[in-house]
Amino acid sequence: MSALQIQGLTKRFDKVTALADIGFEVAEGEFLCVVGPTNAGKSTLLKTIAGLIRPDRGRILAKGRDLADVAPKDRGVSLLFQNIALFPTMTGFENIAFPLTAAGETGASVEARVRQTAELLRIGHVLNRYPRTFSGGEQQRVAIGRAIIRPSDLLLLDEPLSNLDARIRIALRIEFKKLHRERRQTILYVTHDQIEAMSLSDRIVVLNEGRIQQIGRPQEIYDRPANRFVARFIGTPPMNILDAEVTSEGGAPILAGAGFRVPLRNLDPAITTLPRQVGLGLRAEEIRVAPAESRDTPFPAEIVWAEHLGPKTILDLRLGSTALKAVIADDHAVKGEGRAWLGFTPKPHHLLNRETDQFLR
Ligand SMILES: Nc1ncnc2c1ncn2[C@@H]1O[C@H](COP(=O)(O)OP(=O)(O)OP(=O)(O)O)[C@@H](O)[C@H]1O
Repeated sequence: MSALQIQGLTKRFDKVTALADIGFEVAEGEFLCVVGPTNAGKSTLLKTIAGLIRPDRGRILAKGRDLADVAPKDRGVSLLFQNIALFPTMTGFENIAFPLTAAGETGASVEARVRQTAELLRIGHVLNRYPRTFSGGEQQRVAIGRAIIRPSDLLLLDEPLSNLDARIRIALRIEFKKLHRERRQTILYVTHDQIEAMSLSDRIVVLNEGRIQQIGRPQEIYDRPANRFVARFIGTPPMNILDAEVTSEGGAPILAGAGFRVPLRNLDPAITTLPRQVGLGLRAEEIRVAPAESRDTPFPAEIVWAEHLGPKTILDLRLGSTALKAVIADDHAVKGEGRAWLGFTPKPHHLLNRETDQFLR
């Protein structure tokens, strides 16, 4: 049975539709990330599941039980917000223990569980100190400890790492992953950071303007985005989308655009359902780049800018009138100035219907 089922969830605030007919399931023990830009509806979704917002329509079932009339505290859900507030007059220990002591638990079992949780999050050294002496990362870890100490059926995390610096964020990301591996708790994790979502999740729900754009495993979403929004939102740099026309040359189908003409191999019969004007999706790493013209790299492009990032370089290129980004290794023969020659092989599932902005399925 699913740990959580969301069915037709809809919530409006005046003119804003924060959630529009949202439906998905979370399996027992799954780590599911909800990712999307600002105002996508992510926090509204979590608050609705936690029972802090009442939806206009739709159902939320936890292990098959409808939560409509269940009070927040009885939902078996822990929620950790992005703006954590520790109790300033309590020590680290007392903060972490709070959910247990508030429920009337005392004694050795509380002590043991706080120590175990602190060990897991590597915050044993702050247990006797007060929050004003904690670093940002320590505060966040104590808040996480407080959220997880009382085993709940479902852990809801709303951008738990967003106020931290990059180094701590990456460290805590790994802690989360380990925590999940150890406990196999069902986690619903909201973030606007697609890299965080890619690295943490079993599956990702991509949300935009209150609507689900795609649900899938991280690699699947990266390789086969459903639409233009997902292609541009997931992946750094975003997927290039070149305007092109499906036409033919000597009876064979080709794709032609500004500065390129490529044969359409592996012809998917579904291509016939496309309008003539399409978009061609190209991941930066799919573009072949060479210092000279060759059969594999027949199209000349101008190098506008090269961003050197250690082991790799991101090239800003201009092909015909189109701007695009390619990624090359730092020791590549192309050094990031002047001209480069490009080549690419279109993938049928990266052809975009420009009328609907959906990729060919
Ligand atoms: N209580 C409220 N009253 C009115 N509008 C609201 C309320 N809560 C949320 N909204 C609106 O609903 C939309 C979704 O907000 P939500 O906070 O769920 O987005 P989000 O994806 O979590 O964004 P962010 O990443 O910026 O936190 C936004 O347009 C927001 O302004």
